[in-house]
Amino acid sequence: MSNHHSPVDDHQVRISDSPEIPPAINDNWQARRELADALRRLNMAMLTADAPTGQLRAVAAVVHTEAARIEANERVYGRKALSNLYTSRQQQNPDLLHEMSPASGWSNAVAPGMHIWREGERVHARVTPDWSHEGPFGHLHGGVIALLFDHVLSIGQRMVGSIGHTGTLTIRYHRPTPINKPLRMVADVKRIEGRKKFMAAELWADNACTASCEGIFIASRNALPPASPEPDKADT
Ligand SMILES: CCCCCCCC/C=C\CCCCCCCC(=O)SCCNC(=O)CCNC(=O)[C@H](O)C(C)(C)COP(=O)(O)OP(=O)(O)OC[C@H]1O[C@@H](n2cnc3c(N)ncnc32)[C@H](O)[C@@H]1OP(=O)(O)O
Repeated sequence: MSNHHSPVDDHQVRISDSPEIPPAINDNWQARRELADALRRLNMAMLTADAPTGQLRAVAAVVHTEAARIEANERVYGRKALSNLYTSRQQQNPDLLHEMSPASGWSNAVAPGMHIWREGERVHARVTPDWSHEGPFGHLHGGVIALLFDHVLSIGQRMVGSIGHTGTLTIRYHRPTPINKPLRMVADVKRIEGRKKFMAAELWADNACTASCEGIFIASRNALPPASPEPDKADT
């Protein structure tokens, strides 16, 4: 991330206080979520259907044509550039990380669409990985589990300051994690030493903890104060 010393991005990362995914900030971002859902459906269809070759090629051609329509618009690469564009137009920024993250982004088709919220001194998350995240037969890929942990812990840092880089993640995989059912995560801050935040999280399926994680996150030298649990309108 070329802009990782900018405090702007940190300010825009808020932790929801609701277990429900908030509505999109406007119709354009609602439409992005709808397109991401459609793309996930297409991917799932391809992965799970015994489709004939000709049909697969025909759909690929249609998708390329439709992608070209969207590509013809002005291009804006990355959250920072998009944030700057909206600011220059005096438009409201959505929570770009929550919309675009590869781990949780509601508007990013490669993300499993996680929701993270705060309750007291912990963050919780809910996510339902599917066949597109399969590792061992019928179970969740361990690298996807690492992604989910990294993201939940990263966001959890906002309870006690700014988001720092992941320094070290240590994961213990206790038992295979199922796919196609809602998973729950919970994370908290264990202690802070200087710029280091020691975080921990668990991943739960039904009544079993399938994996647990400890993470050390290193705050920037010009770190920000803790986030308010209430969205701070002045930050948008
Ligand atoms: C800088 C802040 C920017 C934050 C991010 C931008 C915010 C944007 C907002 C929202 C976006 C959120 C998006 C979600 C992000 C998901 C998380 C990721 O994917 S992050 C990508 C994966 N991680 C990396 O690529 C790190 C690569 N490594 C580095 O950049 C450096 O090595 C870094 C920053 C980790 C440490 O560099 P040093 O120069 O700041 O650290 P030194 O001064 O050497 O050490 C400070 C203390 O930390 C310990 N330390 C250093 N590295 C450590 C490590 N890897 N593990 C554990 N401890 C470490 C040291 O021992 C030292 O401890 P002692 O003060 O002596 O007690």
